[in-house]
Amino acid sequence: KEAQPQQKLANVVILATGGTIAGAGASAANSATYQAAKVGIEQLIAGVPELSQLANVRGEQVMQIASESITNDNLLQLGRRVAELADSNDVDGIVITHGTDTLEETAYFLNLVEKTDKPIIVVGSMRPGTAMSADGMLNLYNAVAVASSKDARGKGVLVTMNDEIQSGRDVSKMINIKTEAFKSAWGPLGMVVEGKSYWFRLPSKRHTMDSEFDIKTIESLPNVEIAYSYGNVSDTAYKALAQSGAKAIIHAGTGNGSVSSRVVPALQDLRKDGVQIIRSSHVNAGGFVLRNAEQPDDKYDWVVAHDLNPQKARILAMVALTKTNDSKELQRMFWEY
Ligand SMILES: NC(=O)CC[C@H](N)C(=O)O
Repeated sequence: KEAQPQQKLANVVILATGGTIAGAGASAANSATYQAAKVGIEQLIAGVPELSQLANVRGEQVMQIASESITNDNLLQLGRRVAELADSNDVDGIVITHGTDTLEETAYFLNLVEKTDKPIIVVGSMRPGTAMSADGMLNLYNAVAVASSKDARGKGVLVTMNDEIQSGRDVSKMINIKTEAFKSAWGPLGMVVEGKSYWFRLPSKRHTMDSEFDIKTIESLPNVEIAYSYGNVSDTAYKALAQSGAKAIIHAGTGNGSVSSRVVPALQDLRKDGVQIIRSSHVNAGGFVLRNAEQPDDKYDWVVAHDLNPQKARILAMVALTKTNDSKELQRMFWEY
């Protein structure tokens, strides 16, 4: 009998940053009470021996933190390492293990600034590896499966959680106690089952190769802050954020990104002082903010974030402001990305 030709395995690098996927609890019953960012990348890889059937996997510990503590400098550091690896001929795909709290921000940031069509997959877990029914093992296995597949190329930065393949642009953490935590208002791009990807749709917003932003030309990120809105809101937070040097303020608005009459005058003044005002919505299942709906954006020279939630709007605003401070250009970018 003739020997079957051995199929060459893809080379996948796992960049570890911490989070619950690297978490550890006191007992197997601790699914919610544990410490994040405890387990090193070599131990994570050793915990899923099946990875070696999918790819030649190697790991790097880029940082070891809970993702709520990620800074802009951390984002730049990670982004630069991803770009170096993506440029390397012996790397076919990159996986980033990450805490889930700001996973959607990092995924969107990389989606905007990495000039590569190689798969970049961001993955986390909702339960630490020490817990019963821990989800990190399968999420990581799925991430490596997608990162090593040719059909994941050119689809932008992806997130594999709960068997779904999500667009890093669209996906958001919607609940903090279920393994089914990550959702997109526009649906997942595909499913990954037993190491095989099944695709259903493609992202239509600009990303990676088609993006005008490039991590290699970004030296630092400007200060962009978010102010949350609710009934009886005051303008104190908006003014304080501007005072402390914010170049843009993301209005995490109610409903359609509406702005309280108690806040409108302050935002008009801040815009006159040069601060960019970007209206988004904090509704849970996905906002949809349109220009001149609720507020006269043309008249006030404000920008709308459209379907980007406040934390994703902050990411795009920071990246966009490295190129322009023109509100019309910013608005174009908010439609295109
Ligand atoms: N499920 C998680 O990853 C949350 C743990 C931690 N807060 C983090 O984001 O890193």
